[in-house]
Amino acid sequence: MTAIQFDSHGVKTFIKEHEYEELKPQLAMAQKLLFEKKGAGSDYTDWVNWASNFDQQELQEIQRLAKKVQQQSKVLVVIGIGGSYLGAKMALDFMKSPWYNDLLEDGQTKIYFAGNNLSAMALQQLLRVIGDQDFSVNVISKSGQTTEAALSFRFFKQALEERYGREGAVDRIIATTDQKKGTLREEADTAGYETLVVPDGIGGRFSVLTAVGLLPMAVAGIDIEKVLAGAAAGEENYRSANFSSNAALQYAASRRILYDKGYTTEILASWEPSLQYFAEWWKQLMGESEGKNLKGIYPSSANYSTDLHSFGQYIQEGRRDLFETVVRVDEVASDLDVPKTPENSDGLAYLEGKTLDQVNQTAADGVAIAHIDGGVPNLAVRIAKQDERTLGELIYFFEMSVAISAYLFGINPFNQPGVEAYKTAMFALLEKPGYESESQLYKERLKNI
Ligand SMILES: O=P(O)(O)OC[C@H]1O[C@](O)(CO)[C@@H](O)[C@@H]1O
Repeated sequence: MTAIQFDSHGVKTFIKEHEYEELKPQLAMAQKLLFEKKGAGSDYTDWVNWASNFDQQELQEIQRLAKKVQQQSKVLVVIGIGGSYLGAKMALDFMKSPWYNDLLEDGQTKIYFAGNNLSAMALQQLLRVIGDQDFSVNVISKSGQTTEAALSFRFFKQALEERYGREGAVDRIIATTDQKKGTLREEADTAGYETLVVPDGIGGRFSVLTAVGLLPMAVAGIDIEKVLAGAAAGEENYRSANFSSNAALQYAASRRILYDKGYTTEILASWEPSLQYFAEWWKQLMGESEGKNLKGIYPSSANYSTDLHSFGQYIQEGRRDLFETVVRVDEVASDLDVPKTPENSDGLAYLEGKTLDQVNQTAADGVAIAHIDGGVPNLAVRIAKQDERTLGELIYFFEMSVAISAYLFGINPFNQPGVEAYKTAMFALLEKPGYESESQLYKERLKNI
């Protein structure tokens, strides 16, 4: 049973059947490399069977800590950047709501995200939002030394210590980090924080189904066992199935063929605001995995229908190097009938008798046709509903697709050497110890840009 239907009807006029045929041997090879752990970066492929082998003790520990946070605090601040926050945020929105914090039932814990920027304003505003509510902190960093997260943690630690004293603060901190190494691990061990582990064999952007994403999800009351079961089902569906019954391979193949025809930007679009962060998570997954060696599809996103009224014009008539992958949700959790009015002063009587979701779905169908006619290939990933199982499988689907896709490009999907460039420049300009020789150089450069 699969929770995902991959629909390539919208690329029929752009991709010929024989083009899929020709790619099949390479796809099969990439699939073999990934699952036999023989491809580039294979040390970072533990995610492929992570959910199906999930350690029960780890699960209990995550649940114990989630309960502790729920009992202790009205607010959990999740500090992390990139893969150390996007997965949790996307899961929260997908399973609960972008307005999760405003829709809580009595006694539930609010969740805010910090450490994903360096903005003084954002940090001060969040501290004001927390106000005098009891709070706990989950600081997440695989490397343990990412500046944004580490610096933010310093501020929240100070706020905790001012409120609860040193010991009280320690009792409200959970550090999710490497098992053995890194600054955060050392600090956690010395101070005595509760800790959870980011496994060695899973990179940040593939870590949503480790403690990184699972603890915040559990605090929000999401059934993490069901999410894991969904990912395990994904493994079963895509691991060894051949092309004709393997949606992940079909998606990877479609993207690659389109790329070779000049469609070098992919828009991940959805019609549900609760999927906006799904696209943010996906952008990191795709961009950091594939964008190397001057290759790769540029990942972008659109939220419909709002973006049709902003850059929809570009999608329809701008440069023809775009294709779209639309995540379509077939059944919304609850629908609304369009209200009936006797006077029809707004001219919307033609929508009476329909539900709001029917209007949404029809708009999605119409936009697909318009975009295809405008020269934008249109792929769809259809899910029946937004539940835990589907979320787990969707995560697996995109993770596997991008790994296959990168192998087709001859790229290591699991490293991110390019992100070091900005860090070197920033550290040199901030005069971080160890960057003395670059410091002067970058300061000179700054004068000339
Ligand atoms: O968990 P960490 O080590 O703080 O890293 C956060 C993010 O930063 C990156 O390492 C890029 O610098 C991402 O790959 C990662 O998801």
